[in-house]
Amino acid sequence: MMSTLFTDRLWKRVDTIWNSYLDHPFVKGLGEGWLEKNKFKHWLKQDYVYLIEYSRLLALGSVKAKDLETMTTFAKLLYNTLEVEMDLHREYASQFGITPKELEETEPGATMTAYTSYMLNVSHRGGVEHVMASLLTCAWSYNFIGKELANWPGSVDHEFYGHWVQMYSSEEFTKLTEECKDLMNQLAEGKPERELVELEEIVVKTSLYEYMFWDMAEKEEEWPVNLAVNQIKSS
Ligand SMILES: Cc1ncc(C[n+]2csc(CCO)c2C)c(N)n1
Repeated sequence: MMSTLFTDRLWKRVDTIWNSYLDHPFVKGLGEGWLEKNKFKHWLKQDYVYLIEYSRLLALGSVKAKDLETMTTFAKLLYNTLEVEMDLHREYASQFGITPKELEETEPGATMTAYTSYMLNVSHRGGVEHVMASLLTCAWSYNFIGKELANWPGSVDHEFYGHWVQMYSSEEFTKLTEECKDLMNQLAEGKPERELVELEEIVVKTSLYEYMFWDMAEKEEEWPVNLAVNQIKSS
């Protein structure tokens, strides 16, 4: 009997959530080319600091890996994040007149902090399979979005957002995503149902965090600065 892949089971849980990203005004605007640049700039800055924390998670994956092959997969993903994906961000930032140093010094926002803290927490507490479950949604959902948007008329050739769509729908990135899915399936193999439920929960939670991240960018989320100032004054 051929058992179903763990990622097929995961897909059933995230299908509706991920499809809702495509209706979100930020993603829709990016794919259709009318997204306000300020909103994209907000995403870009928060995403840069997100990717720094994500890189720590990848390094942790290498630490917790039980074999060299798994260590190498995490190391490859780490290199890809720091050099390829973050280069896309640095390139877009230069078009806004933002230097790499300024990008790096972005003040972490509430949603970004909640999302990365969640991933780092479950990964520190768990094993290598928990690290992989935390990372999976990020790579896979962006590839899903990229490939969907690439089918929308004019998205790939858009003078500003085209590069974004090309990057996340690229063959190279699709291959990397498949490696992540393969590794998740390998790590889930033979695990008791109780543990699979735990891993599934992580993938669902990170999928909800992804939605919140799009929303954070759309709303250009800020910390309630005035409130903080007033509290200091009255104390
Ligand atoms: C909030 C947020 N979620 C996912 C990604 C996409 N992403 C993060 S790491 C990685 C794989 C290796 O580079 C990919 C595709 C992002 N940029 N921002």
